[in-house]
Amino acid sequence: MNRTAMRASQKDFENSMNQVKLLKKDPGNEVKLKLYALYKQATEGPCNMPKPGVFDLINKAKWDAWNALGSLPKEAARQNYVDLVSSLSPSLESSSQVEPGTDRKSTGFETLVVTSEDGITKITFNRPKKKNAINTEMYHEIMRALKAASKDDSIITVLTGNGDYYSSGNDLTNFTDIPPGGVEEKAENSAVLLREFVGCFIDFPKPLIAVVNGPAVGISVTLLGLFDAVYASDRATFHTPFSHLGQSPEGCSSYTFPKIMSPAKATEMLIFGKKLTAGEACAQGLVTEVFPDSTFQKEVWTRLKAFAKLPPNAVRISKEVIRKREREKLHTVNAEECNVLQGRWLSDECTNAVVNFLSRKSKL
Ligand SMILES: CCCCC/C=C/C(=O)SCCNC(=O)CCNC(=O)[C@H](O)C(C)(C)COP(=O)(O)OP(=O)(O)OC[C@H]1O[C@@H](n2cnc3c(N)ncnc32)[C@H](O)[C@@H]1OP(=O)(O)O
Repeated sequence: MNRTAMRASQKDFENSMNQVKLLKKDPGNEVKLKLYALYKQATEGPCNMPKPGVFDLINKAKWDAWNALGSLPKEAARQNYVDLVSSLSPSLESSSQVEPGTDRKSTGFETLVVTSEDGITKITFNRPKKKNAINTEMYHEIMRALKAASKDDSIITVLTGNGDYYSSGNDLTNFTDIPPGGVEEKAENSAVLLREFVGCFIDFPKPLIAVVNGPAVGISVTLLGLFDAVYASDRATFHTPFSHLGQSPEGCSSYTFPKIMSPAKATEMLIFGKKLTAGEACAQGLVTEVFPDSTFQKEVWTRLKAFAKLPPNAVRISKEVIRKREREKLHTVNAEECNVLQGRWLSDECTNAVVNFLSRKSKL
């Protein structure tokens, strides 16, 4: 049916808004800006906001897109929004047809490589050109890979990174992907995603091992407090610059880090952003053992293969006994941290830090 010949009803418009939320494949910034502009035009009419300052890159791009629609009538904007979403539907259909957890052997993942052999499921972050920064797709894929690993016949599950980094943490361009409901909706969606993501680590039923091949930043560090063992190359560093980014700790680190390393050492990392070497992280209990980079892979994998020969039921039951007492507390901490972060993401301190990184004015 030729949709452009029709007038989109309010119901069509609302359906399209819901479809956008279900898109798993990122349609790209240009399309997202167009969607934003059409949504604003359809609901509020021509651009009525003061023009943002030149350094307010994200809001300026949004303002430009909305303003470019001039005096397009609300009904036409609504129709154009519905047509644009419908043109994106092939990616919607194909992504929703993917059966979660059916494809663990290196296929079905855009941002990970997942393999399973010798009793070990290995999940490798695979965005080496971006230092394995975790974008929205990767959050979803890691959750999918963990859920599949929890049910497969492996004994242990390993997370590691491809390239020179373990992971540079949250992909800061995630913050530019603003839904029609604006920054508040973005912050809320991100808090929901983060809570679900960290929840997968809290509930993971088998021993979870990190093989930290290089520097780790932000959430890739905080999550380590939920792992059962952490092996690190002597090239690895551990950095949680939350205050510098106008943010606050996540991954249950506000609870696990003070317990693991003492409250004062946790303060140095989580509040003051002190970067630890692998040796320092090991001395403070965050890392289990450090290996010279030249022999790291060989030594660690020899050890892990031996672990994976242990009787599966005993291993799984022991993990449950250890985690059981803490699980409820960890979920409470996770919920609180996400709640606090939701507010932080709306702060000027956070916005300025992200804009400075994206406009190449700052790096860690
Ligand atoms: C929704 C849940 C939210 C959960 C909350 C999580 C919070 C966190 O994880 S906070 C930590 C966030 N991470 C950062 O702030 C790191 C930012 N990155 C850097 O400071 C640097 O890139 C670096 C120190 C990690 C590496 O520097 P360098 O060796 O000089 O390499 P490049 O900067 O040239 O990086 C290559 C390439 O990768 C892009 N990139 C690296 N990290 C990120 C990142 N975290 N987010 C987005 N993009 C990242 C970098 O921009 C370069 O891209 P191109 O210029 O396009 O090549």
